[in-house]
Amino acid sequence: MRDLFAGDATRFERFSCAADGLLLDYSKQRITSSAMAELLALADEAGLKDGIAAMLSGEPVNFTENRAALHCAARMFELTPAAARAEIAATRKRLDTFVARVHAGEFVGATGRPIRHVVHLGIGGSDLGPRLLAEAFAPSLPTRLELSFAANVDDTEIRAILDRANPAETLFIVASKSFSTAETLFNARAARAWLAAALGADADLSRHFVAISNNVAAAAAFGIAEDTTFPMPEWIGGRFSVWSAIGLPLMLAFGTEVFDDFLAGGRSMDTHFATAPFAANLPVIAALLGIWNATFLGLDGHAVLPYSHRLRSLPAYLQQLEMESNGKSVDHQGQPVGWQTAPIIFGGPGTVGQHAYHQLFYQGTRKVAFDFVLPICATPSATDRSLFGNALAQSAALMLGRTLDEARTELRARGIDDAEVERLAPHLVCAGNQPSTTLLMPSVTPFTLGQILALYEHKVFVQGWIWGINSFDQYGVELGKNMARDIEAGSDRQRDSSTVGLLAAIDAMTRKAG
Ligand SMILES: O=P(O)(O)OC[C@H]1O[C@](O)(CO)[C@@H](O)[C@@H]1O
Repeated sequence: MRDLFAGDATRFERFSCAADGLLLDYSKQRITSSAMAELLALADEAGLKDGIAAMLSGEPVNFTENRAALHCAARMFELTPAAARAEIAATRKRLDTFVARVHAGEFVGATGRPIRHVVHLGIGGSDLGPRLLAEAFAPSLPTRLELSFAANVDDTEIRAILDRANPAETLFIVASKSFSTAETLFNARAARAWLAAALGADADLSRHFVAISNNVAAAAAFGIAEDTTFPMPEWIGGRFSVWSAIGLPLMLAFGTEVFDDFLAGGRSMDTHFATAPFAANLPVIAALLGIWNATFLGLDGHAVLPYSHRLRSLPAYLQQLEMESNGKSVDHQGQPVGWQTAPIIFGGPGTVGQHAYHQLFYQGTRKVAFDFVLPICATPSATDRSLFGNALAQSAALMLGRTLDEARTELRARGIDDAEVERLAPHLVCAGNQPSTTLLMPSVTPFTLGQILALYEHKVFVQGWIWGINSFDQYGVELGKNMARDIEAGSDRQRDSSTVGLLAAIDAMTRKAG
């Protein structure tokens, strides 16, 4: 890349793309004009235009489960079927009424106290989106009530929330598309027991529960009232569901108008995705670069590095979105695809990671690609400037590296003698040539969050389409879930000697401790 930059003063202009206030700089990717042209040809050859039309029109692009993937309808994108949008609008109307009643103090707990604390219980796609957005919005938007999240089956998480909550004023949202996820139901039961202990078994505990689910019957069986059960359509996947009723905690905490801004951001990315030519289409370019890195260059990892504490949960959100969607290896016919698909996604707030795992990026033996995500506010503070500086320095240093000669020069400048320079210089060499994309977004707002989450969703769809896999099922996850159920139930189905040995050891340790 040093050579590519040295030989082309216009590389940034040629390999960056702006749309809707966002800027995607991919000049630090290991691509040339001809590689980009080939990738765009690949998108055409794979029939991507038809793929996009199929997804938007509600065709069963989730071909194993024979379902549509209409998350764009949840943000009211006009090219999606009117019936799907009407279904979303009907639920939204009920949500708006419910939120207004909570805010007005009309919807009250069992003892007549207003709701001041909302605890969202969900996991995976029923947790990561609202959690990310709540963290992103909280520093700049007024909150109407306290909002907490519990996902883990380890009750340390929910205990810490319950210990500081007032039962009479707490509302639990049980968010589960299937309403059968063990972790979420465990936490919901823990919440119910806590409420019963505090308010009395005779108290109307249904005044403290709301359900968001596709399995309305299971929510009713749990004891959640019909008027506080909000449906989630089957055609919206869990990891694509933040736009649906799953956004209720955000509406309660920040207001429905804030959620509308978020939806508007997603919708504006939908319009861009559906109409911009592929060569100037941010999700398509991001997807093609990901394919280039994972499939053609064979890179194993993809680090998501937000330079904003408010976006600290973006890597976790994208981990589920990308790895659960495109962590697949067979095509429509069930045949092995024969190429690498999704890389391992990881990351964290950029400036924190710099002092932890970036060392491997500079001098390790494995190769990784990066997304630097950088919100730019109109009047940056000194800290904001430091964040920009760090992000740009990291992407440049990873790309340029440090040659042996440069290492020698640096050491000599420190007054080190020649023998010591020769001994140390190889240890300072950084290979460079590490590919990155930098995404600039104007500030962290509900609208810009909507844009970037929709951008990544479309990227995932494009990649899945070109790789020829189903981005919308998750059968792999089921295997582990079933095995956990068997182990908990004491069944010895498929028991290997390691599991048998560990179970015996756990048994002995618990008996000893008991
Ligand atoms: O919303 P549910 O049905 O509780 O599922 C939670 C998560 O579990 C998964 O099914 C994987 O275990 C995800 O796809 C989903 O987002």
